[in-house]
Amino acid sequence: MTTKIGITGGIGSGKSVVAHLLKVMGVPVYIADDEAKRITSTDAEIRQKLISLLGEEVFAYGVLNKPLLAAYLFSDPQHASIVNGIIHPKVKEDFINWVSQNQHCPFVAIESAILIEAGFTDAVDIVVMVHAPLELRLKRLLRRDFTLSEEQIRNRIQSQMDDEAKRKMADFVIVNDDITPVIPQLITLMNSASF
Ligand SMILES: CC(C)(COP(=O)(O)OP(=O)(O)OC[C@H]1O[C@@H](n2cnc3c(N)ncnc32)[C@H](O)[C@@H]1O)[C@@H](O)C(=O)NCCC(=O)NCCS
Ligand SMILES: Nc1ncnc2c1ncn2[C@@H]1O[C@H](COP(=O)(O)OP(=O)(O)OP(=O)(O)O)[C@@H](O)[C@H]1O
Repeated sequence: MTTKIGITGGIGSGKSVVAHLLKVMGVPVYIADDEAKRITSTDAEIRQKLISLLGEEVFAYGVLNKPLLAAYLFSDPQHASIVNGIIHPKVKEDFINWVSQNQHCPFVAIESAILIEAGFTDAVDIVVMVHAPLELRLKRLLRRDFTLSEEQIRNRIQSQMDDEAKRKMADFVIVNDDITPVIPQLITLMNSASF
């Protein structure tokens, strides 16, 4: 049986790094952000619902107007939940289908900043939270995303569930604080998660 690992954590916590390491260890990983973007730009129902919510300009010349969607989404946690309610049911459907194509693998994983908020916990066997201190996340993001200001990053952090609430829902926490080695934690995870 395939064990489905859900990797979550706030923006800048290091989910992508953990997802990358799992891939190197041979685990197929579904990157929800990439797939959500693909589905958002191709699914007619999502397109229609976003247009009803934000107007025609949300798809300027057929292409998603990212600054407009981001300005709405990250200005209020309620807005994030409205947009996620439009996009993520389809992503979940797509993920379930992807899992069925990877049944032969002992482990599969999904990486999503909003795994819990978007209702994916019942689609995975184990929820893994990647944790990093807030100030370190800010420092990493200011270094990674030259286009984002500190205020924009803080707005994004606020649009996501906070770490203490996430921790309560998590079965396993990976500490990615630039001090604790990550690979041994992943090995412990995989040893404890195989059913
Ligand atoms: C909102 C958009 C246009 C912003 O684009 P932009 O290039 O400025 O940022 P980018 O895509 O690099 O996102 C950076 C980070 O923001 C956070 N984030 C993105 N979308 C969301 C969301 N819907 N809810 C909460 N946080 C989000 C994530 O931590 C993400 O890694 C873009 O992220 C998007 O199309 N989001 C919809 C897809 C989605 O829901 N992805 C995140 C969930 S897995
Ligand atoms: N252990 C680490 N050591 C050094 N740099 C790290 C470490 N973990 C993450 N980083 C760096 O911090 C930045 C943020 O990490 P990453 O992109 O994995 O975060 P994320 O949780 O996936 O964020 P997002 O929600 O935006 O996708 C990246 O530039 C990454 O290379």
